[in-house]
Amino acid sequence: MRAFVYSGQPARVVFGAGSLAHLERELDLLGARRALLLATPGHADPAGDIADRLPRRVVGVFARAAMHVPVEIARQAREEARRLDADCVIAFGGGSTTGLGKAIALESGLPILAIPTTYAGSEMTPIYGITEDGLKKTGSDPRVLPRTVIYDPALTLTLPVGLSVTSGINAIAHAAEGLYARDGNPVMDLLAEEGIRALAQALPALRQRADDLAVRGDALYGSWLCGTVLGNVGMALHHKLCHTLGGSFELPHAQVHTVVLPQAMAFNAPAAPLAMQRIERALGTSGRASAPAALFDLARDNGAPVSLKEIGMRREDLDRAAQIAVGNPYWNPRPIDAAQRGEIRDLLQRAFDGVRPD
Ligand SMILES: NC(=O)C1=CN([C@@H]2O[C@H](COP(=O)(O)OP(=O)(O)OC[C@H]3O[C@@H](n4cnc5c(N)ncnc54)[C@H](O)[C@@H]3O)[C@@H](O)[C@H]2O)C=CC1
Ligand SMILES: O=C(O)/C=C\C(=O)CC(=O)O
Repeated sequence: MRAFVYSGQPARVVFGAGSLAHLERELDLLGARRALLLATPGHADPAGDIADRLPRRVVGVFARAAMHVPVEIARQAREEARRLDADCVIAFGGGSTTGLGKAIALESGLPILAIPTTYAGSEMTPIYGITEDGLKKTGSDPRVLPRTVIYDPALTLTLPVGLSVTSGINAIAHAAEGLYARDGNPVMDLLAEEGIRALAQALPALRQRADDLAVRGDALYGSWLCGTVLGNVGMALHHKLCHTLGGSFELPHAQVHTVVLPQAMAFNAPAAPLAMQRIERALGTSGRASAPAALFDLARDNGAPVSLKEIGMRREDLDRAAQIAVGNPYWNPRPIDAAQRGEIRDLLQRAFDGVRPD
């Protein structure tokens, strides 16, 4: 057994179909009397339904959350929390909504109760991001880690199948990079492998039966485990590339993860053979398909995009993307520096074209 450090992240998890019914109890346990409910504009109606059920506990709904937390939206939401004298924020939605809750908590210290409705995993991390002048700044702070998370698969029934698949692969990406993290540990390895297994089985089933609560539950369970890995260990080249492509070229978050993951895994495979074996085992393809190829197949066979050109990347931006990605790189099992710009450019070209790795 290798040496490691493990720090548990404190969060209370309430899991199960119908668990939204426990919202009032969970607010009580947090000592929260005046909650501000956050959502995206597209989710304003179900957010309003939740607020209507608890009129004395939910004092306002702010349904303006947006991808990557634009600083102006964060400012408006913080102001609304102050105006209403809120003592808690409820983040109802995907990573964009949880991210807005984190922007409020970072400044005010208000507790977050998260109700995730995608598989992005932000509810399990102390990582926050805020975007100003086109630049997303991220950081880590224990104040932004949600204190309670209600995972109710019934709330994910409306998540479109296409986004369900790409969001699920976004979650798998956290676990895949966690398996070769420099600060990894055996507990996170277990969660990562189980999270990948749960999602790899749920996504094809979900495509056939998107309204099956048991399948939705399996996917949400996998996303919880993968999000926990993201919150506990460092990410590497794959996440750096996705942050570059999402942040500087405005490509959609979950879809970028889906396209880049097989290519990033192929790049790192020679430096992380054990992680690749574990990914193959979790995907159930040991001896049949390599981890990078199996991840490509998981996307392609479930109708997800496999090329950057399909999701809006311009060929002429590939050079600049490679340059940004090798500047200030994250730690990676296969070291990256300016000398590897050509190889990263090649990786991006394969991602652009949607080439299946071996
Ligand atoms: N800080 C962290 O640890 C993490 C942050 N993120 C951030 O989260 C953002 C992406 O989050 P995502 O969840 O991928 O997307 P999102 O939160 O932007 O949601 C995507 C779309 O799906 C809709 N939606 C969400 N749940 C739905 C449901 N159940 N039914 C119908 N529609 C639904 C939303 O209204 C939105 O239009 C990015 O900004 C990313 O950087 C993502 C993962 C981890
Ligand atoms: O950019 C952030 O807000 C922080 C982390 C992530 O988005 C993780 C991811 O790339 O899915």
